[in-house]
Amino acid sequence: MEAGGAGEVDHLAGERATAQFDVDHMKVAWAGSRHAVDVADRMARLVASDPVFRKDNRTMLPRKELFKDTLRKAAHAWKRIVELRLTEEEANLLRLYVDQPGYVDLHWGMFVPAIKGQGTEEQQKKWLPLAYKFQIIGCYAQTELGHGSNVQGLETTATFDPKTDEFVMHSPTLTSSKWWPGGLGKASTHAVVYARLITEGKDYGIHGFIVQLRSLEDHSPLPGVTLGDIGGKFGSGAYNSMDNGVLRFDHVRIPRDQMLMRLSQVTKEGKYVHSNVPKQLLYGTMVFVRQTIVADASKALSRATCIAVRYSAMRKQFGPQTGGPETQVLNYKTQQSRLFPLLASAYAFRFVGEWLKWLYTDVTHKLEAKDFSTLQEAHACTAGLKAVTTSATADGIEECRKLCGGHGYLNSSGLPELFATYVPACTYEGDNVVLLLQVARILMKTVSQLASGKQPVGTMAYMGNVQYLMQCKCGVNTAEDWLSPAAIREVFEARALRMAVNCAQNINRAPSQEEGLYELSPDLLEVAVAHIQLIIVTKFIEKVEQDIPGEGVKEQLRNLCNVYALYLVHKHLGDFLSTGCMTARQGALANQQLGKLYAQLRPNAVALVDAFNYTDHYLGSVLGRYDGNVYPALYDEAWKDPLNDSPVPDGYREHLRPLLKQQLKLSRL
Ligand SMILES: CCCCCCCCCC/C=C\CCCCCCC/C=C/C(=O)SCCNC(=O)CCNC(=O)[C@H](O)C(C)(C)COP(=O)(O)OP(=O)(O)OC[C@H]1O[C@@H](n2cnc3c(N)ncnc32)[C@H](O)[C@@H]1OP(=O)(O)O
Ligand SMILES: Cc1cc2nc3c(=O)[nH]c(=O)nc-3n(C[C@H](O)[C@H](O)[C@H](O)COP(=O)(O)OP(=O)(O)OC[C@H]3O[C@@H](n4cnc5c(N)ncnc54)[C@H](O)[C@@H]3O)c2cc1C
Repeated sequence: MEAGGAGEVDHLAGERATAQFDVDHMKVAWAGSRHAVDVADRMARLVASDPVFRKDNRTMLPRKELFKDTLRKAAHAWKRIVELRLTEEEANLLRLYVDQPGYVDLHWGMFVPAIKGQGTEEQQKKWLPLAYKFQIIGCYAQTELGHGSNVQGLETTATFDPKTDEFVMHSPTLTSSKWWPGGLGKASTHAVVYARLITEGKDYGIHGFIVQLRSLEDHSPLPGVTLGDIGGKFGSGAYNSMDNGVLRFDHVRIPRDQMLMRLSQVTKEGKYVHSNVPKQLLYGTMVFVRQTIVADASKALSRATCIAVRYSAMRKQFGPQTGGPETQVLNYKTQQSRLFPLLASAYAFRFVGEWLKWLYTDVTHKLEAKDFSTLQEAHACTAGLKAVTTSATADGIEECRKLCGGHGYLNSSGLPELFATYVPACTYEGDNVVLLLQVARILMKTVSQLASGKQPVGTMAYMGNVQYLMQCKCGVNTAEDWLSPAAIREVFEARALRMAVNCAQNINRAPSQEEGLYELSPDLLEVAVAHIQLIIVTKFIEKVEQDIPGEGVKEQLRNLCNVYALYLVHKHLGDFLSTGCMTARQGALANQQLGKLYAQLRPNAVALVDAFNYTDHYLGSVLGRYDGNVYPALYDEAWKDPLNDSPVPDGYREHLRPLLKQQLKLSRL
């Protein structure tokens, strides 16, 4: 927990004293409201003070014990939620701070939303109360051994039998085995299963079905259902707490009314009826989860940067040639140029995540009113932001590990496990490359419609300004000119549009559109990234333009926003130069300004990570401790490893002793 208790020494107090802003108000800006800070604080402390939620030994547990520990924590969390009558907001935060992937994530995060989004009112009335009370546990079974990205390529079949008014669920091939769904392997009693609907001899493509998998009496798999866990995953602890599973059906029958029938129906005679709605609504659960994943990216990256900033402030190496105290590694310009852009990215992702949540809610209301006009915008923003933020976060966590030197490689730093748990976010809910190609296709379509005078809307509205953006010249003359939000916005818009137009022209030169899209797909990825980075920069600028209370808070956020934008300019300078958006000199000025911003950020760095308001329990890192008292903690932690249970290790008698004795005999010869 935070320092302040009797006898505690704050080794980072000097760092905290140099902050030029009101940390308490920054906590509000980060969390979204005073209420959000208070609820998060209460839930974090509730978890941290409960011994059942202990996690410091997690990376040392064998898989079976780790899984049992996950079951215990989930059951205990539910008990606390019921006993304390927690609200949905509080319960959600409790899950976050328990910080152990498990079946509940999929139950609440995908099974329930799939029924809400794709079930009829009647189906919701039947299934949701059971799920809400945990009388059933559900998962989301879409991916198969042979196909994940290509949802239309799934092979599981659901064949309607009008004689019995049932669907027959079947896995016709090995590759049709469901493979990966979280919570499926050992915990779930039910699943929303995605399968090809076949009726009257015709294949109508992928639809969702609620299928019971296990007995509600003794949890054994039902007849015709084969179930298991798919095996150990990357890293220690980490995502191994989750029972990602395999599932096969051998002609398993389910009642007709277990097909999710909000979007399309099958009558008892076997007639297929499609409601007058876009078929992509079938993908609605994925869109919902992608939006939550963007919000989670800022949490993961802020955790990693909190650890790396605090540790870098206490760690000292080398010193001035003239003697005197050693230098805090955070004072090295190289450390700052690697770490501060990540800190700025954590803030950028937090604010774009907040905006995306608003967009998602807005689109959902429109869909309820049968207005489907913003569906494409929701898809492009959730897919693109999910891809860009998760890739940057995974890379950022790994960079934070390196920023902590050797100690960052220890499990007790928390960083290896954080990375191993986080990195699959680049793959699940849509492989990032596949998602970026979706965004790029939408951008190409938008470019092709510009000539007809169709005005793009939403986050693509800037493309309508094509005449100006294709020929504008960046007006920056001095390093300070780069502090203008208008200048930053314009170069990001010009870069994104010019890259999109260039790519569209190259595609048009190909023998066919399909061939063009295929050949130029590496360029398309970069087009999508440029567009999504523009969105993140724009939303950060808009945030900073709002009324933000608290001494110095707005100034710090403006600094972070500039760091984020100019770091991207520096990193992607090739894009900006090759599209003629700026000159090489202007690029050099951007880098010069970036250096000045790092210097301004330096005295505020520790306070900026304090504003995340994370408990030591949630951080789970001896390096990221609030009090900065790292060395005794590292030393104590080492002795907890089971390898140190005895001074002479197991295996000495069988493998070390004979070897040593043999060497002794040989040396005597
Ligand atoms: C009270 C107590 C509370 C207790 C508290 C607990 C609370 C817990 C809450 C927890 C919350 C969250 C936790 C979440 C945990 C997350 C764990 C993650 C686990 C992982 C799960 C998964 O991975 S599930 C599987 C995901 N799979 C994928 O993502 C597959 C990716 N592939 C696709 O999406 C599609 O195949 C693809 C889009 C690539 C292609 O589809 P296809 O049908 O072939 O379509 P196209 O031909 O490409 O396009 C046709 C047109 O459709 C448009 N389009 C495509 N997708 C969408 C879409 N999603 N929406 C809208 N439109 C779409 C596309 O643009 C084309 O349009 P056009 O106009 O015709 O060109
Ligand atoms: C930890 C974890 C949890 C998961 N949980 C669930 C779950 O609960 N439920 C569920 O249903 N699924 C789940 N999944 C599965 C996940 O959704 C898929 O793994 C994901 O969608 C990627 O699909 P894939 O594995 O088929 O990858 P592939 O598509 O086979 O990707 C392999 C490579 O091919 C490339 N590639 C593929 N298509 C294209 C293309 N068109 N153009 C260019 N490159 C391409 C990719 O970029 C990648 O480099 C989970 C996966 C993981 C890792």
